[in-house]
Amino acid sequence: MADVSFTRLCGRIPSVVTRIARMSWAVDRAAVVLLLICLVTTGLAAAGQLAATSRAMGPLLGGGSVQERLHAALPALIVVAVMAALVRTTAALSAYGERRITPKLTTEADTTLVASVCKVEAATYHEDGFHDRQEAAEMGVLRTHVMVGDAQQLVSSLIKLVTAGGVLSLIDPLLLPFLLLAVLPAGVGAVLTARVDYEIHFVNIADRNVRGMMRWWATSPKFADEVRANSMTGYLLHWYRALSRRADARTLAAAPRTLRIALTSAACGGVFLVGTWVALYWLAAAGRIPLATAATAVVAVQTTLGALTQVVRSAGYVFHTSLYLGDMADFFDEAARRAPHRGAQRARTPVEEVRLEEAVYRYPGKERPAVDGVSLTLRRGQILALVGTNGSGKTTLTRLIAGILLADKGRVTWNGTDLAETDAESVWERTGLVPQYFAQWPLRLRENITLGQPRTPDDGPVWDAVDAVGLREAVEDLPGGLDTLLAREIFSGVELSGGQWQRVACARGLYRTPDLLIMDEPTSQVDPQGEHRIFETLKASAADRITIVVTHRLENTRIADHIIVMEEGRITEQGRYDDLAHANGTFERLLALSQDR
Ligand SMILES: Nc1ncnc2c1ncn2[C@@H]1O[C@H](COP(=O)(O)OP(=O)(O)OP(=O)(O)O)[C@@H](O)[C@H]1O
Repeated sequence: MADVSFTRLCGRIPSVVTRIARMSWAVDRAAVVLLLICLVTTGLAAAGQLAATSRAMGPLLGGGSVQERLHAALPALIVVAVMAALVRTTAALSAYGERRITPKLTTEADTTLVASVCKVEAATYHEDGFHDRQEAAEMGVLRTHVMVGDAQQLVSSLIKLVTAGGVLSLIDPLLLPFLLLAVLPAGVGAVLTARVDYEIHFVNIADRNVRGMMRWWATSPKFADEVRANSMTGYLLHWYRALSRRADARTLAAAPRTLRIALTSAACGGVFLVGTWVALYWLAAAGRIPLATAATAVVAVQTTLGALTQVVRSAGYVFHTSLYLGDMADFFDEAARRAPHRGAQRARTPVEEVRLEEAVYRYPGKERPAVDGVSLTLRRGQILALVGTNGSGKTTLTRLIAGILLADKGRVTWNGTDLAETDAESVWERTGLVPQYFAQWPLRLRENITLGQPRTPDDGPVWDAVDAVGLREAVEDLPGGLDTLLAREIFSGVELSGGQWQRVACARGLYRTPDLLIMDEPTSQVDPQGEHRIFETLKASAADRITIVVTHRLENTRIADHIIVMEEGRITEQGRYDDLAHANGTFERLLALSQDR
């Protein structure tokens, strides 16, 4: 949470305005120049308006008939009208400039956020608080919608303030401090209220995060059947409401504080404002200033007051924004620190050998390592099957082998080079991973297979991947073939069955023709025919790569050259199917259980 002490708050406004200006300059220089011209013009026009008002007051309040007085004041009144028109025009142009900058700025911030999250080391996701900090940064992105407008309002009202305040000081130096005192309490009030809002926002982040996830799971069509048929709706709504109410309770608890701040600042401001009007009355009544000057002072007081109020309000908004921008900047810094910095050397291809030497990995917050001292050598052309009970560390081991996670102790090497010192992208260029929980991208079928690979000139390799998983017939039945949009929620999109989706995920892995292919429960939803086809493909293409299959269907491990049985993060048995099936160990026991129906 950002430091929100009062002096720091006031001190950070100039730096935030400068930062917003710098960010705006980076996305649209022409619009920033337009805004600057508008700001200067607004200041000059406001000064001209007041000077002309002052010149008009003399004849208007002087002697002669109404026509004579109006006639004498006419040139000055025309200047007042022209200046007012200029102020309005610059306001319109400023709004145009701001509308040009804001969408680009928001897109820039939003894209940076997505890129930052996508690029961090995967281990960062498993750390406590990372998602909450990401959520706080999201708020910074949202604030980019308003920050240019707020900063521009602040600077423009400051310019108006200086102009009108200057005129007022010329009339009587006493009036300006009075006015400042009238508005200052509102400024303090705005900053204190922003601080309360930010504190509430901060304590509600975790609940909002959970609520957002709950909302997605509860309303996504993907889980609609499960929610309904398991009568979860009532409970989900109850939980969703409870989370919302908890957040509301914190907001409501702070309401009396904000009310106290608002009332106190309004009362203090009111006292000083009355003082200003009394001072002006006294100056005119005592004959210290002529009536025409007093009339100009009334206009100047109104203008200054308007500008001051705007300054205070905009400063409050800018300050509020600065808190969220601070969180966003902190998150970007953290993400940059947590991006892979593994070393510049690239993975040497083709990958002939992957070796693990006493590799250990423990997830943050866990007492026991998920992988605990595993040593293993895999060679090109080999198929390795990983089996074991749930939670025994199979998926984590594949993450270490693919360099998604780096070992806490020990080493994982590709062709003798430690993955901890190898450029991560060069490793993943040669990897294909079909995870247990695969993504169902709301894209065309073709992109669902080719995503992550450069485009090929024709669809030949895509059809090869489709054939490899036995999906051709189903694809030909789709209304647009490979062009079919796989998202029922989107116009003209269609939905695949669970098994078809899993075949698409397998096709995606095979299409990459990787040096290392990892398939984690690749056929758990696929029918026996499809499963047979996929395992035949794995066997046929095994010579060109290292293949790893994680499976609970032990019959599938017959295709493996080597089987590893894992228990509590360690390898407890290894060998070929025929050896392990009669070794009187865990494999034989699990095999017997799978056949005992
Ligand atoms: N993201 C994570 N954060 C913390 N702990 C995790 C995480 N992922 C896995 N674990 C823990 O690590 C251990 C090994 O999990 P892993 O997913 O590697 O097992 P697995 O053998 O693949 O299990 P399954 O057969 O159920 O897929 C488990 O105790 C699990 O709770």
